[in-house]
Amino acid sequence: MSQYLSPALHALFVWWFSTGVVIYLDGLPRRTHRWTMLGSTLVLAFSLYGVWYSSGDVSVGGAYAAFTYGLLAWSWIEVSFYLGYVTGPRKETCADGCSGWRHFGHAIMASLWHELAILALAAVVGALTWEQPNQVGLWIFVVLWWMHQSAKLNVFLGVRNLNEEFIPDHVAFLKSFFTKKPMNLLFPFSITLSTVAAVVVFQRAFAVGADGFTVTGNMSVGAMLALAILEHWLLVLPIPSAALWAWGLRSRPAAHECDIEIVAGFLGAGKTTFMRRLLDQANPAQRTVVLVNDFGALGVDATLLRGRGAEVVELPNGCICCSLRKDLSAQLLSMIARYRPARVLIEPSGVADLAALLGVLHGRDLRACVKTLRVSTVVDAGSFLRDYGRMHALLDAQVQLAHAVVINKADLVSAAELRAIEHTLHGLNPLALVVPATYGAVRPGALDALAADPHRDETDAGASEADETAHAPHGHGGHGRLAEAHVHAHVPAALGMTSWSMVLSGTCDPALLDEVLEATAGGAFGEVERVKGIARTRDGWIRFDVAGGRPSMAAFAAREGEEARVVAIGRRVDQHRLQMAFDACASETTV
Ligand SMILES: Nc1nc2c(ncn2[C@@H]2O[C@H](COP(=O)(O)OP(=O)(O)OP(=O)(O)O)[C@@H](O)[C@H]2O)c(=O)[nH]1
Repeated sequence: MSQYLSPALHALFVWWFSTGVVIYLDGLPRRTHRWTMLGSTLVLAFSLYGVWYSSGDVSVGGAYAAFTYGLLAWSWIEVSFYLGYVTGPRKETCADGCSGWRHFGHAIMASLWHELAILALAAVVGALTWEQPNQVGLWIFVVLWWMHQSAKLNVFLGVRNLNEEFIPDHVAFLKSFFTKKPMNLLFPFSITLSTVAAVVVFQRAFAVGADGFTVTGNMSVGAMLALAILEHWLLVLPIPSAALWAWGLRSRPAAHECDIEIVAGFLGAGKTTFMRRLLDQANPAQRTVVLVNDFGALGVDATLLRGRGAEVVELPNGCICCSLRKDLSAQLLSMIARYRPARVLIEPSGVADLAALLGVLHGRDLRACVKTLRVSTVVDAGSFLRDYGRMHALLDAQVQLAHAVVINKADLVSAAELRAIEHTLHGLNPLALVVPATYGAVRPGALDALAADPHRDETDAGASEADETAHAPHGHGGHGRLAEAHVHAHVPAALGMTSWSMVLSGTCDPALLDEVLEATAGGAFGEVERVKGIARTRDGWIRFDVAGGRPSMAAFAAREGEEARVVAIGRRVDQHRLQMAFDACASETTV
């Protein structure tokens, strides 16, 4: 009996131990990876020699040796892939909307070099064992390749357990090719085919008259197939398989925690202005990263926030949530891994789905990185009462999800109007701190109470599946206000608005520009909610805006190589006429 059991136990141990070692080495600091890769390549050379050396040995020891060498050769494939050295030409996440053959094509490009390396190595192992009596090394390589392909396809098509905890941060982009669902149509075929193959191999081991080599070789290969089938089952059964390699995961550094502050608010309310204040008051010793997401192809906010001691990371075009959700989670993770910030300030676009953004931050991938979470919503005092009537769903969500509401542009309203706005906001969110501000400046110490309130509980509690369910009505545990607001908070993406942008060539005449801005605010080019831009004039750079229905211009300190540009956001915007109007502002062309 032991002649059958020993090879199976040997296969079990080598499979479990080598998998754990690869996971452990992956989790070590990045600086160790090149040494791991070098060591693994030396092991590969040694194991290829071993495969060749044992290929003529048909003793029981020869079968064990060939099996072990074949598996060691395969481990180079795993190490080089998960360390990120041999993956593919595409090293970025796939956007959420990408699907079908296009998505499949991206998945192939993400691991093309890896697949070609497997084929090349299989050819080398095949050549080394060509016409030799001991082919166990080749067989084990082929079995691992087959099961690896099958597992990859199944994870791509959809399984319950994606085992994402094993994917190191440096290849986190691979997660965008994983699909979570209970089962896929390929799975039964994979299992059936592999099980038939395992039965055939075991039959050869148990055949009457089989010698020691045949028994050991076939039991080893059969056991490896059986283990790979078990791994397949673990993809769909509700069993936490990660526990098997908990020791391997110990090398992973604890998630880097940071304080996250979201500055929300409608288009032009004064978010960027408020963020500039926050940055000016920030502790310079505290590394801060600012994440902006303009609703427009040519962003302006990042330009306005640079040069204030923080790293500014710009998410291109679009609403920060919905269309970018999976992408956003991966982008935030890689940003945190890259900068290891103490504080992250996020300015979503004025029409972003704030609830979905919170869903991403509460999600499994990011939860551990969120030390404290604060949402400050900025409202435009000059237009709030008018805006509330026509967009109450969006403003309700922004106010109800906030810990603090900043009534900005207090200079534009009377004391009575300010009180009416305050009253409305208290009614919408009785727990929020409501503070008036002018140009983002609140009275000293007004927000200090919030800084000490990490809302840790609400970040943790009941949020485990938030990322999967952020689009369905649901409540987060913990803080009642957020929990309740979240149920109603989702608003139609972008409220039917579109954005238009253009690069402004030449030097701009401020008088002509002022006329265009006045006309835009007056509705001459459609329902334009927001215009923002920077332009070069004869006397220097200016930034210009239409926000809350009011045009404005101010001096702007441009950086070297800055590009003059304008963005307009609204509904039924007459882009053609708007372009002509901005073109006409050019007083002369640059030399
Ligand atoms: N009168 C007045 N204008 C302000 C105040 N705060 C900001 N502004 C102006 O309002 C306009 C919009 O300000 P931003 O800070 O860019 O607004 P935003 O919310 O970041 O805009 P988007 O990112 O486009 O949504 C700019 O022209 C600011 O100078 C204020 O307190 N009073």
